[in-house]
Amino acid sequence: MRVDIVSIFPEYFAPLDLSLIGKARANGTLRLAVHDLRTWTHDVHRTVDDTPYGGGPGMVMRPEPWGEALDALAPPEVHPPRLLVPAPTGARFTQAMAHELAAEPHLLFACGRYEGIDQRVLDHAATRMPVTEVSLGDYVLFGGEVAVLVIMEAVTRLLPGVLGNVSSLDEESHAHGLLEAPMYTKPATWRGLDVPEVLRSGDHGRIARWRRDEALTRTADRRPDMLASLDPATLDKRDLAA
Ligand SMILES: Nc1cc(-c2ccc3cc[nH]c3c2)n[nH]1
Repeated sequence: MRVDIVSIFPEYFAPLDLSLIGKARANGTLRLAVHDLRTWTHDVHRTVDDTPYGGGPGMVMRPEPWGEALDALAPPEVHPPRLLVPAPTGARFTQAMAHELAAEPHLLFACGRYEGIDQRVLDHAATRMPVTEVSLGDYVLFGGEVAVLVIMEAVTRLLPGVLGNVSSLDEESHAHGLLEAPMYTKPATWRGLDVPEVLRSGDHGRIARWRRDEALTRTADRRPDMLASLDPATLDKRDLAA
């Protein structure tokens, strides 16, 4: 997978040199390039923002540098990337979207700052590539960079070969539309608290049933919205009895 990120704060993405994402870049699974939007400015002050038409607080990111950046990183003659623009107005980022993005050959992230990017940048880009505005949640950040770090982590861990133990993808929260069951490791007793006996029973059928019941209970208690949107086909009669 190829990923290009455009930002006025390219140094924000230093963490993408670390850990498993760093390894994915080193072995070629992930080809990541971070670009400074000011590369595509031509004035002495390298200006990227201006006052908003119609008035209002703050500044808006000018269309010209963005247009030139997207032209350079998504040239018309090459298969277009999927343009992702973090914004509070975007579609909620979910594990399902992470899987969708992990299947894309080329992602192009546009990190806004100030009050956002001139709308014509997105409108013009949409004439020649898929454009998705994406939100991490109902809260407001200073800009898109943190959202891109989150999305990059969620997507990269789904790429083949990145996670050593792929089976950990099977049971994690949101993998089957449920929160995962509680996890334990040694010692069997810690500060007077015991690991549930079933997990030490060696009975894999009982363990699987216990974990499923715990996942259903936790999801019902903490995220009833997830339970409401669960595909009924994924529930068996024992679940319904739980
Ligand atoms: N979920 C979420 C996204 C954002 C966001 C994304 C880009 C910009 C640019 C300027 N402010 C921004 C805020 N806040 N919250």
